[in-house]
Amino acid sequence: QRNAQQKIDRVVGCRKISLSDRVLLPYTEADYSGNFATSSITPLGVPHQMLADTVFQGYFLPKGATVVTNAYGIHHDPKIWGNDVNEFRPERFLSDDKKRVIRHYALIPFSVGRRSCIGEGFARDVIFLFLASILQKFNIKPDPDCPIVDIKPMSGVALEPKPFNFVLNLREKNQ
Ligand code: HEM
Repeated sequence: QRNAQQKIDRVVGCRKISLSDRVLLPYTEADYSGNFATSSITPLGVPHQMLADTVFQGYFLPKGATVVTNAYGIHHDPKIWGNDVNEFRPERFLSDDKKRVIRHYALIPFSVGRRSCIGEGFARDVIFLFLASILQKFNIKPDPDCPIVDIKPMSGVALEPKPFNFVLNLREKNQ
């Protein structure tokens, strides 16, 4: 939160945030990339059907078989992400100099290939504007009356957290 806010203060100041700021605000994008990975809001892809017999990485997939991407499994695989896979660590998605966002090959919240999510660009734009605008104006803190948030998701087609409270404080300049 702090890193993203410092960058927003420097690059945007008080004016309204626009999509052209995205490339200049890598921490904000890295934050929601980290969220995509740890939360895996769409844990499974849409079922697809094999058009032909195929051998993929040693597995035989017969024509007509239904295949479903397990994005949750990929996003929580320690062989890909290391042993701290369940930790929210947005720096994974930043270059060493912290100036660029890295699109990690295994971060696939919108799936990949010809039938990947058609709304990806729109969704990324909206999430960026929403998150950056909130961080610009507010500090986000846990609710002091109920500070422990159970982040284990409720299962469903899309994963969502159990209801929780948080506090938004209007930011004073540079705080
Ligand atoms: C955070 C937001 C979103 C996530 C994580 C998401 C994720 C996904 C995933 C995983 C798929 C399955 C891709 C596959 O079958 O391999 C999908 C498909 C699709 N999504 Fe999204 N989506 C999001 C937002 C949107 C929005 C905003 C729209 C429309 C404006 C949209 C429209 C579609 C459509 C039409 C498909 C089917 C594409 C096809 O079968 O060719 N999605 N999405």
